Amino acid sequence: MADLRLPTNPIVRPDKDRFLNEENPFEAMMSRFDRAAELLDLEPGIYKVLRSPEKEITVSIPVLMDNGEVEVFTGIRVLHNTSRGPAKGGIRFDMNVSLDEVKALAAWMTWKCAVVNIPFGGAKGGVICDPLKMSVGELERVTRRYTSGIISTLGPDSDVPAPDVNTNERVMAWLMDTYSMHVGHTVNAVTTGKPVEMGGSLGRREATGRGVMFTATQALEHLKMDVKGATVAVQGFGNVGSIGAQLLAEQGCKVVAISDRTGGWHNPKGIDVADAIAYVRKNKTLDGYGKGDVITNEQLLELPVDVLVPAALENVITTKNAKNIKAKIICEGANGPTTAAADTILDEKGIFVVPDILANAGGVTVSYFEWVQNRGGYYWDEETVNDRLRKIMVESFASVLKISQQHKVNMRTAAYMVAISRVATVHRLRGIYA
Ligand SMILES: NC(=O)C1=CN([C@@H]2O[C@H](COP(=O)(O)OP(=O)(O)OC[C@H]3O[C@@H](n4cnc5c(N)ncnc54)[C@H](OP(=O)(O)O)[C@@H]3O)[C@@H](O)[C@H]2O)C=CC1
Ligand SMILES: O=C(O)CCC(=O)C(=O)O
Repeated sequence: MADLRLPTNPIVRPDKDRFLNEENPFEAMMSRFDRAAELLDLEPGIYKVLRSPEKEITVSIPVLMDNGEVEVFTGIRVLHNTSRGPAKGGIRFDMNVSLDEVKALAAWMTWKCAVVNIPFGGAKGGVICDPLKMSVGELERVTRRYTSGIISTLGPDSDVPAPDVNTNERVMAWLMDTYSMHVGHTVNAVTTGKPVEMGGSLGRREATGRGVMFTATQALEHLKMDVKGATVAVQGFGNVGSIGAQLLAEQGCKVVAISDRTGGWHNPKGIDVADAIAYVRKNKTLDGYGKGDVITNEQLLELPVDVLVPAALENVITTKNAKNIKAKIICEGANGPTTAAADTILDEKGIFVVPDILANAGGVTVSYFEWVQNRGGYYWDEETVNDRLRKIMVESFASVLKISQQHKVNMRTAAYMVAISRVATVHRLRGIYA
């Protein structure tokens, strides 16, 4: 086949000093992107296309609160790249949501979908709010008004949201209902991570944690470490962390530490994860759990374990604590838990990192299965979903590992190389920069 690439010119990087702000997630994403782009000898035209999000939407969300006052929230949706298919990515409700964060998360979605080779582009959304302080009615009104605000981008062929931090199946049901009311008929493929009763896929709720389990066990096997008895510490005990911990325990790993926003618990003899999940279901948080020693989230990250799973928020492993990390493997359940500057320290320490865009791609993979089932109107059993997920995660781990060995780079750079080259190939074929 003819080489469709333009002649290469040196890539111009206007912002070489972007490490100045280590914790800016967009900068963190871009510096990994730059390194992989350089190794791939990416042509400048495509480099410029891929570093700029396609669309950024910011909307005001006026909402009547339960106390009778009107509050105005800010909502954001960013579409990073749609060359490979509809934009895909979750929506988070959090006080720390910012445009730079959503831009980074949207780009990570582009790379994530490409790493596991599913036909989606990348997007992300967020509303700046504190859902823990809001009633169910207030959350529903925020969700519906946010959906109306970004309605022009939404659609099964254009932009398909999903749950992320502090959003869940119920939020996706409201979003789907609001969109369907706007277009005049039921469109369940407009979002994924819905309740199973209204077109959600079996296995989606567990999919991200299941993907973490598959990639962590692949990493253990690659390093010739026993899965049975491998010690695991998990930061974050929400959807990804609690299910990831439970599935790793089912494989025979010993989960010795867990945490949430209220702090953590350490028990060298092993924590009964099912019991901790039941506690959180009843009490909302791990506060007062009591089956082990109290530790802070910071201490949890520095425990001498075989596998560390950060599964809460960004920027928890930085230049400040990377040198103290003792885990042999870090399997990134969260998006962006490690800053770009910390990567170098982890490399020097010989820690094997399964990067976020690979480790947590199980969720979007089963979201893809959900979208396929919605559009086909034919639903799969849970075993089929989980088998197909396992195949994709194991194959994706192997293809990233192969590039990492061929190019003598770490798994993160290799994952970006796999992803960027897949997205770039489509741009070349489509001739977008012609
Ligand atoms: N859900 C999904 O399918 C996917 C999620 N991800 C990523 O995984 C991460 C977790 O998402 P998810 O599990 O869905 O979110 P959830 O909202 O279900 O859970 C988040 C967890 O993180 C904890 N947490 C929040 N803030 C802190 C903090 N400052 N220190 C320690 N723990 C904290 C929360 O504690 P508390 O309960 O006390 O608030 C909660 O246990 C995010 O980075 C998300 O983007 C990635 C791919 C897919
Ligand atoms: O399931 C999806 O569509 C996206 C989930 C998500 O937001 C993520 O992988 O970070």
